[in-house]
Amino acid sequence: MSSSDVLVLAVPSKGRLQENANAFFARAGLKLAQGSGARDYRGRLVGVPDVEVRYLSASEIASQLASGTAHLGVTGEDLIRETLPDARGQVELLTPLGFGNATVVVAVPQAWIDVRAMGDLDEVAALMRARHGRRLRVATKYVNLTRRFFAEKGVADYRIVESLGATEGAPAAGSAEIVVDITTTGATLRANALKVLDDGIILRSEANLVASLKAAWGETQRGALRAVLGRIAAEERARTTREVRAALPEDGTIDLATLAGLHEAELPYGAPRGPDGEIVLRCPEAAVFDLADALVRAGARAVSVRRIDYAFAAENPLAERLLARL
Ligand SMILES: Nc1ncnc2c1ncn2[C@@H]1O[C@H](COP(=O)(O)OP(=O)(O)OP(=O)(O)O)[C@@H](O)[C@H]1O
Ligand SMILES: O=P(O)(O)OC[C@H]1O[C@H](OP(=O)(O)OP(=O)(O)O)[C@H](O)[C@@H]1O
Repeated sequence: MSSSDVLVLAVPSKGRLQENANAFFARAGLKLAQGSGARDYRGRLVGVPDVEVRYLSASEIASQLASGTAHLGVTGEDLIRETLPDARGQVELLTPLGFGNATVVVAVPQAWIDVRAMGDLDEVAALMRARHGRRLRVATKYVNLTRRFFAEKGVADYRIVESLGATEGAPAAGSAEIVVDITTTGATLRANALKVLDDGIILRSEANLVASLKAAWGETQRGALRAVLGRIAAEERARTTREVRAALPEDGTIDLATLAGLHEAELPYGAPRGPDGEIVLRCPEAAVFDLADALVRAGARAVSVRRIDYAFAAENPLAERLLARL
């Protein structure tokens, strides 16, 4: 098979997203099989044909989705927004993954007591010019996110100092006055005596499953996409819902459709045919007790609730959403 005829799935090879990404695929029944060499950065998905797994850094994944070298990938939304000038037109964020949470923020020295909001930065910038004859310097690796955000906030008189690491140290080192960086616990900002501006939150980011709109989507890749996203959707549907089984009353008078509608429930296998059959519903986790109570009140003789591993369905909403855009 020529490698141009496969779906390329890019997964983080290192760093903080790697372990969680592997766990996410494993939950969806997608087992990654890495090539045999320790330095082999390609692999496959066990039991799912036409997929090539590529192990890359989170930032490389964003670039490959942008160029269309990769079809699907797991990476941080911050890297997508930073790397892709037109994220909407280039990729589809299929689903947030619940890990890799971090916030991109504008932070200034805590010693700047009167500086609390983005609007205060203009004044600081004017002072900088008057006193030191130069512009306010912002250290960051998020050059594009910073430019866009500062423009939205009407802050224009600044200069970006591109930083490749230890960004929060820039003010103390004297290479910039303020920073734009990612924070999770806030510990690094505190350790560097920096504070986040009140309206200085640029983006709340988490890892996402992302699809490239620029990649070559032939029939083979579309088939592989349906297989991969079908499993992911089945796991997500199962994780966020519960299966509720009830023994119908002898007289069979429960108005199931109304009851299901009231409790966000579905009847995945349809209504039972006989009067005293077993009925299977599925509802969001939070609706379980109300639904069970309602079934009992309506005469159900027994109700049981269980977690399920996978809930496959004829429709494949993740895949359909993407295919509609290709
Ligand atoms: N506390 C955090 N600090 C930095 N990144 C975080 C944090 N929490 C989650 N992330 C996510 O992890 C991504 C960075 O992951 P990682 O360091 O593995 O990638 P990378 O930028 O590709 O690595 P490299 O800088 O070596 O190329 C961030 O862009 C963000 O989406
Ligand atoms: O708010 P906190 O929980 O303190 O986390 C934020 C810090 O973590 C990351 O750096 P890391 O030390 O991982 O190194 P990196 O720059 O290589 O990502 C990030 O760049 C911040 O500096």
